[in-house]
Amino acid sequence: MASPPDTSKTLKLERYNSYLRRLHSTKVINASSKYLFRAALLIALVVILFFTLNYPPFSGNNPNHAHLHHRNFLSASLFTSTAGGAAWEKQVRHSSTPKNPNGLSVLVTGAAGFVGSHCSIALRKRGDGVLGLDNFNSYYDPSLKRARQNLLLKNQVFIVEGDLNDAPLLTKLFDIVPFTHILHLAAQAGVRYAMQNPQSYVSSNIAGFVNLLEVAKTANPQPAIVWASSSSVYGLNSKVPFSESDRTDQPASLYAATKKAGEEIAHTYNHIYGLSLTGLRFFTVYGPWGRPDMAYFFFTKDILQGKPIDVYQTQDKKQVARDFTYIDDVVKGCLGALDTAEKSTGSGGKKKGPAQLRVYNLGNTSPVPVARLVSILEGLLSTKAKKHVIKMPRNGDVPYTHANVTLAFRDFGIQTFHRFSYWVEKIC
Ligand SMILES: O=C(O)[C@H]1O[C@H](OP(=O)(O)OP(=O)(O)OC[C@H]2O[C@@H](n3ccc(=O)[nH]c3=O)[C@H](O)[C@@H]2O)[C@H](O)[C@@H](O)[C@@H]1O
Repeated sequence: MASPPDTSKTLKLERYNSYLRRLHSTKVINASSKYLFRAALLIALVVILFFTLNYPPFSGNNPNHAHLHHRNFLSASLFTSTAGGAAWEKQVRHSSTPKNPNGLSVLVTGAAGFVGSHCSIALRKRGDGVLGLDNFNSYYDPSLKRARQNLLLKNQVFIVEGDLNDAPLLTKLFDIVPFTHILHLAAQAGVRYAMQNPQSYVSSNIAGFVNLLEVAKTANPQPAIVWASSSSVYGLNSKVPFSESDRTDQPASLYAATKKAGEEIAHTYNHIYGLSLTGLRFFTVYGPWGRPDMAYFFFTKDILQGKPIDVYQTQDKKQVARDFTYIDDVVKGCLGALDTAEKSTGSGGKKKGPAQLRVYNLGNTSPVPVARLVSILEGLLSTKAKKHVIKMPRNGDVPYTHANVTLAFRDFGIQTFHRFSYWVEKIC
């Protein structure tokens, strides 16, 4: 994805920017994939720092603070035209039409989100038609979503502003466009926030998903659907690495429970209506244009501002770890799932035969302790963190995640994922 606007607000940023410029000027970026990756990660850091320094205070524990400081630096009128009008329909059609004659026509829900924006651009770049849908809610600062929307517009992806629960809107979109696929990424994310606002998880992750499936089942042709589940469905599973066949009946958070419910709901719609459904269990995705409610993002901001950070330990004082997964690898997985999805078999709300039903892990397969993440950030920022090491509160977190990705590699033809340690060794 393209770099965001001006990032030169501090000495540290200038250092990274000048490093990037040096890399560009000496054409090191093109020299090898090693340096390409390194540059991408530096850009990632610069983007994180840009938003860290330029966005309103955000507490990982209080995501709702974001909307108190809501600041739309881009006028909404730049992006929206009246839903249902001729100009609007033209934009919807244009955006959804593949440039490649064999391309897909994909409705991407959550297109202004972190994973949604990356996938939309990747699909459009290879010639697929992409229409975005996003409700621009204020779980975190919507101006970040507007900035991603701006980037998508530059890549000829139009985002319809609307909610998953708006059945007439979804029906209208399917009346206008015979989508071949839905990439369903819209969701209420965040594990810990579920204790503060449980209903938002039910509304987006359950009611919204069912609404989308109801519309998809009656569409003619029925689209194939790829959607975002989560590593959190493994909950208190202690068998590592986590495999798709492991038990997922012990969710530790309401968030996880709604994603698990989504997997069961997918089974039902596949069984009754012949919808082709593929669930992808994402493992703590990180990278440029990432979510400010995630630990790597608000740790960075707090370290730079000299504020203390909570570093969790397990109840028996062991390290908490996550299988942090780089965004490009998740995009690879999403596109692989779309490309290998078989057609739905039903039509007009009636099943005509058995349809594909799949679930895959998309994780890095090398868990990193949170304490290690913090020391990496300290190195990159040349600033010592004020670490407050505490026992993980009982608020939905799990002690560790670790993906077995054999199935995704086999079925999507993936050779390798970026190793977290790789970029650490190269940059630090
Ligand atoms: O992969 C997933 O299933 C989930 O990954 C993330 O959830 P999480 O892994 O909890 O990511 P972060 O909130 O960024 O936390 C990363 C690590 O930092 C730890 N942490 C978090 C917050 C904090 O103050 N201190 C702290 O040590 C967490 O326990 C966790 O081990 C996303 O937020 C979820 O939406 C997603 O579904």
